[in-house]
Amino acid sequence: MARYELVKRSVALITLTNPPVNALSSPVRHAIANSMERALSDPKVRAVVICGENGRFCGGADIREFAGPLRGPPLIPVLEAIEAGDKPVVAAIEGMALGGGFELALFCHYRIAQSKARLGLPEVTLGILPAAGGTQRLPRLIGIPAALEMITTGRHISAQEALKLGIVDQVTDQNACETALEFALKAVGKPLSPRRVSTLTTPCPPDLDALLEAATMQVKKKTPGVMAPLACIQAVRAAATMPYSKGMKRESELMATLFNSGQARALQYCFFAQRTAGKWTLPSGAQWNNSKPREIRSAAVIGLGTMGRGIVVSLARVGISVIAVESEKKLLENGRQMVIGMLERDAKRRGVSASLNLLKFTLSLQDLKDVDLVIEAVFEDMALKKRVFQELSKVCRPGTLLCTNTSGLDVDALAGVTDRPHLVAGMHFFSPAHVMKLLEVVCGPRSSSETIATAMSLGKKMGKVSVAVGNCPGFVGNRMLKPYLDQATFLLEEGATPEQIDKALEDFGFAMGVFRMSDLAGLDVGWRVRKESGLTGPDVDPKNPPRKRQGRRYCPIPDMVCEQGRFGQKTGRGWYKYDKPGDTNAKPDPLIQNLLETYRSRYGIQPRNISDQEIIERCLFVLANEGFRILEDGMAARPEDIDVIYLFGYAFPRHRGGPMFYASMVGLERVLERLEHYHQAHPDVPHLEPSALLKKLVACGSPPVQQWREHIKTMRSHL
Ligand SMILES: CCCCCCCCCCCCC/C=C/C(=O)SCCNC(=O)CCNC(=O)[C@H](O)C(C)(C)COP(=O)(O)OP(=O)(O)OC[C@H]1O[C@@H](n2cnc3c(N)ncnc32)[C@H](O)[C@@H]1OP(=O)(O)O
Repeated sequence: MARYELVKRSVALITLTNPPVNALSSPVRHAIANSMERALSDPKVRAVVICGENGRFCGGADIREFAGPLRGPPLIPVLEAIEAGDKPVVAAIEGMALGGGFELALFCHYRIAQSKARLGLPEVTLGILPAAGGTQRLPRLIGIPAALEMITTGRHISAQEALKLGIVDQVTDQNACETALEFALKAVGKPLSPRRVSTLTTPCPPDLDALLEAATMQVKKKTPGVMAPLACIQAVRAAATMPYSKGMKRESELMATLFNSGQARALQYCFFAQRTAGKWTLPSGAQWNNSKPREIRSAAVIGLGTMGRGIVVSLARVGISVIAVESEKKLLENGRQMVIGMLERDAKRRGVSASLNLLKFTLSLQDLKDVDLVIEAVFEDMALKKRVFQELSKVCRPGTLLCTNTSGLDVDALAGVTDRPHLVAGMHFFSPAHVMKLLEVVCGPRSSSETIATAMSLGKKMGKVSVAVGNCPGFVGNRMLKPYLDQATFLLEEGATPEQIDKALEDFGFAMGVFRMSDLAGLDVGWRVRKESGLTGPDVDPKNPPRKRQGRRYCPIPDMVCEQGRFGQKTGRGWYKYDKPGDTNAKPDPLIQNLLETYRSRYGIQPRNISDQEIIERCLFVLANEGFRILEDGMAARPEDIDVIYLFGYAFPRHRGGPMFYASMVGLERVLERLEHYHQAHPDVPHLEPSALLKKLVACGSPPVQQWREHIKTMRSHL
């Protein structure tokens, strides 16, 4: 786990060898301790260099070890032996020095970084803090404000920034290890005391309290209810106000409060879930590591509405040439201007030049005959999409992949009108497509493994988190959204207000409650979908009871809101009122209150007090229940996939882990019991009926979420 060599006859080179990121697992900690002991006791050794194999210094503590009992030598004493030694130790940082890896470097007397290396303390994103001295040593080295920013955000910085801040002593374009070996020899004989960070005094700003208070306010606003950033601030305060040894004690006390918390478990689960989602698998046995994606050099996007424009930008900024197609000259010109503006702003922000030369705009599908892949992003209308796919099938060369950005229509029905159903898949982007990280890759029954591999890999290239899902109405994300939205409106009928429901969800951790979010997204879209599916509007049979559709409970309040022209922020009125159209400051609207009161009295509904707990349970347990059904139906392969979709596509609070992880944290037995209770109270809401998988998992003793797939295996996968 670490290689020890004597080089240049007098330098001990310790190379961490724990691929892929040289994490500080128990054997690595052992090996570092042994190697340091050997180096310090060997009279031939005059200096030490520590580096990592395969151009990666160290990705930090082994996060997988956090889930079990702590074994092996504790990290801090291992690192303290490095600093205390009487021979200069140089960290040679290539690739990355993150978390415990960065802290390892901070215990060395000198640090040399390769110019492409990244450094940072991302522990806060895992619900913990840099507890191997990071919170005490970084402030001593670079001062409180800069250390506070790095520690509370977990931001990775470049080698150049690290040099500027005084974290590293030298940046090199050459091999960092070679440079460090030379550097180490020159350091021999120089006094080591000033190089021991633990002996430095933290430069303390006069306005320390105000600074820490401002940081506290900032993290409370940005990540309400999240514990780790607040603990980080307290630890940094200790670095400013306590001697080093006391500060270290405070750091470990604060770590103890976080280490076994539900938030830490959730955030660490999210880290691995995101990586698990990339490992897709199809019933044919094809999967991420045995299917070769095609290289996509050119693409076309059909439709330059909001989604189409975002997709064009996402493709062009990673170097793919794009032909953008519209049906009318005016729409094309409008789309062209908007895309160019978006690309220019994006390039300016990233300090690069806009790749406008990759773009071509056209009114003719004939221009698409040679592209590698097409993404259709026209209006959400099956007949229109079918016409487009038929035409593409005629125009594009036989190998071109044909993808649709539909948010829920049948991908296989589109495949069926083409001459190449195996080359058809869904690529469901989320709005705005150039910003949102999620991509649902929809696998139709006839999509080939190469098609899925290509869509997944293209998503990754565009910086998206791609998740493979099955082909069912709404796929995974939007399918789950429906019962969640239904519960929110049923709660309105029963006596809650939009403000109360939003507040309960925001206190839970959502940045915006369901009604504020709906106002932002626009209420007319859902209204149109409900009209088209015959749930509201003139097609509804007048003999239908007003609050029932297809034998199920139906809440017409959202339709009534839309009938008043209240479409959300864009019209200045929706579930809330706004000072003017486009304004974002939502204010409770007495007119909505009146509407609810009139509605309830018309249908003889006696409003009741509804607790926040009921709001959370009904909205979130029903969401997870639909997730269980999706797993049962084989439309998602694993609970991690569902959670990743909700984290990246629907802003589910990360410190809660996602709807499936949250259900497991609450306890599946409790979720089952509450769903049974609510279903009994509302038998006309089938979504509240506990799913078979939930019952099966409870019967199996409620295994942790990572083990659910064992119980799903027997069910049929449709991916
Ligand atoms: C009462 C109790 C008291 C408790 C007291 C507790 C005491 C404990 C003291 C310990 C103090 C330690 C303090 C230090 C803490 C840490 O260091 S936490 C870890 C901090 N590091 C990170 O957060 C880095 C995480 N990794 C990454 O960001 C990226 O992986 C990367 C390093 C930037 C590389 O990215 P990329 O090249 O894109 O590869 P990936 O696909 O992301 O990863 C490849 C595989 O490696 C796995 N992996 C990565 N990092 C780690 C890690 N730190 N530990 C374990 N595994 C890691 C990743 O999962 C991938 O695996 P596979 O999916 O299996 O391929």
